[in-house]
Amino acid sequence: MRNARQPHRTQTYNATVIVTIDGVAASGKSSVASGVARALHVPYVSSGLLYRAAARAALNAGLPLTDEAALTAHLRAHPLRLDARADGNRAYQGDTDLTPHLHTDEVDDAVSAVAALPGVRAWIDDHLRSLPAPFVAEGRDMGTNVFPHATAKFYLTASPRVRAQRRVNERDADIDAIETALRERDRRDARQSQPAPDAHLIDTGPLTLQGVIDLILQRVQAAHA
Ligand SMILES: Nc1ncnc2c1ncn2[C@@H]1O[C@H](COP(=O)(O)OP(=O)(O)O)[C@@H](O)[C@H]1O
Ligand SMILES: Nc1ccn([C@@H]2O[C@H](COP(=O)(O)OP(=O)(O)O)[C@@H](O)[C@H]2O)c(=O)n1
Repeated sequence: MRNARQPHRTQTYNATVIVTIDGVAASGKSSVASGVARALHVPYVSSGLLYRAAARAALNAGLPLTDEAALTAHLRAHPLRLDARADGNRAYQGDTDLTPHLHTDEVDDAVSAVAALPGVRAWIDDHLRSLPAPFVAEGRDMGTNVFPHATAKFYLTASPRVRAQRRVNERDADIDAIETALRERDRRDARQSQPAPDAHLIDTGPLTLQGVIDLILQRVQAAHA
């Protein structure tokens, strides 16, 4: 039997190929997207990092998180930029690298409010669509709204407990508090977090990280055959 990853070594992905990986909070999107992108030799694009950067920018500027006019004006005057590096995306505002300040409890709490503003979403959508394909894009609405024409679409889930357990391993916090915060963010993000009708749904709970990556690579290969 052929190794699941073998075909990708020789395959060339053309400039139209976009793979989307959406899902709920802490379902494994960035780790999986990074692994799939590495196997395909293309960059991955973390849309969530841009939303986190928008929230961080609002907090830094002291803007109310629900003031759409002020926030969109701020983004126009001080644009964000995503550097879709294969070894980990980075988000900048001007020359300032915001990346080290984006995975904090403060940003976790603020980001859904900022992401609910249509003006902010439009600004980020435009930025994402300006990035040159091929790439793997991960977030909430990559397969539904931003790249509806994607080559292959995936939607990751896992139970809140499993996701909280994974976050415990990354952040020094109580598992119950993490699970409560994840459930709350899922609730606030529900509007833009629906799976595309043509997305493959994957429950990552019973799978290893590499198992999820391999499953996606097999399906991308099939979609591209
Ligand atoms: N089967 C799995 N699928 C995806 N991620 C997993 C799996 N098992 C463990 N993880 C871990 O879960 C954590 C959360 O993944 P992450 O990529 O940050 O999720 P997201 O981008 O959805 O927030 C990471 O530390 C990742 O390595
Ligand atoms: N395409 C996207 C990606 C993220 N987001 C928002 O950005 C936040 C952070 O996204 P993320 O992907 O970094 O979050 P995690 O799932 O990694 O915790 C989410 O909670 C959403 O509010 C969004 O609205 N649309």
